[in-house]
Amino acid sequence: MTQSLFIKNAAQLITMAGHSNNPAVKEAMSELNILENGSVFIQDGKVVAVGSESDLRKTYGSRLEGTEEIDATGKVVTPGLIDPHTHLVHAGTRENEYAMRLKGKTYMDIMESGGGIHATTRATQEADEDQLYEESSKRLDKFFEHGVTTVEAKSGYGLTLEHELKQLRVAKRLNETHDIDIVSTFMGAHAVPMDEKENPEPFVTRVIEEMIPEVAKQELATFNDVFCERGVFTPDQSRRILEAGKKHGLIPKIHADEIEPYAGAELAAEVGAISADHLLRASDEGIKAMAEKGVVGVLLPGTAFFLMAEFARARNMIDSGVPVALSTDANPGSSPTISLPFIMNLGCLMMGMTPEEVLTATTINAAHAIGVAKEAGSLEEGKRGDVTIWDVPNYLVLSYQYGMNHVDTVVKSGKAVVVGGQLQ
Ligand SMILES: N=CN[C@@H](CCC(=O)O)C(=O)O
Ligand SMILES: [Zn+2]
Repeated sequence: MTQSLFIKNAAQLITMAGHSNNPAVKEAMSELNILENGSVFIQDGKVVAVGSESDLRKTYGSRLEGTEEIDATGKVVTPGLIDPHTHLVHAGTRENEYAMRLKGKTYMDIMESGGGIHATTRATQEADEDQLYEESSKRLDKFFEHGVTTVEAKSGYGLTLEHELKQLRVAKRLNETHDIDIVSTFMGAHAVPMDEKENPEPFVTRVIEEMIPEVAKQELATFNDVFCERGVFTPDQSRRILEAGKKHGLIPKIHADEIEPYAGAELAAEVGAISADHLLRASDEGIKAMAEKGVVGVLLPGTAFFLMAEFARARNMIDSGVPVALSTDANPGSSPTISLPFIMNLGCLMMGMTPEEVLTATTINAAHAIGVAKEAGSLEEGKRGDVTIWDVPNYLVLSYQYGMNHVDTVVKSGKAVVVGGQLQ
């Protein structure tokens, strides 16, 4: 039996239509393509059409009979948000390090002395798949409650073949069992194991010769990511790791220029990465190179906020033609949040983005950052019926009121998974 849903009377129906082939850049990042008093008709999990209620009833008459309806009077309807950079699958929390940072220790100091990513790696290595599954599944529920219908999820807290595969298998199982969609990234090169810090080359070789081929063979990831940062992986090591991934069909992504300028943005352009992420300290040349190659800049202002660091130069990037996306960077160390709406607030208040740009950056451009723009990120015929209904009278309120959750209803592939703010 066909399952259909008709969402009607939206004060503003933000479709984000027109950017499925290429991400929106410059002024196009402000084109939301809004229908006032709009409706959307979803059948069998896919968008059939958007338009006025009368037009849709005229066109689809009998197909709309018996259809479940949601009245969005006085509310804003958007595509389900997309979070293109998370460290979803991990064990434990690191509030002790937060307390240390508040007393003056830096993120890198903590990592170099065996905490940080190493602390979460130890906890994740010790956890079994069921524990990781349970912890991560709860996080996915919270993503739903905050209007997110697709997330990217990285490995990188395993650092051995066995434990990296374990994290990726958990992401796969979550994708199969949880209603949310997950796109997986292998990130074996997230940190050099503590006992190999003085001589990282054997670890780099294991990532290249052992982990990448096995992850690709088991089809556990779409992307290959590396933390290119002074004291972690050099640009040369990062290049070798990303090129090795390409040979096995894994598309490059990169954690670039987060703490120090390190030519990460330049490297992203050179290797043809789909995205370069963080970019707090990206150079002018790196930004220019990314714009020329169409590399999506995934900005993570929650990380700058939480690490009390300088924010990425979003305004400069957008004006230079970089397609910009926004993400939570959800992880236990540098950004312990799943609230993409709060990230929208930060995008406006701390990085000079406009309310229109932050919506583009969390929908269609985020979809491009993880290669799903043909299926998600806008409300257009044939795309997934992923919709978020916000209890606000117009979209400006979304990035104006902060620290509040305005989600009313979330529809995932045509099914209501959050109703009245409550997970179903
Ligand atoms: N910078 C590297 N990786 C993560 C942080 C991971 C952690 O601290 O556990 C990030 O994107 O911020
Ligand atoms: Zn990250």
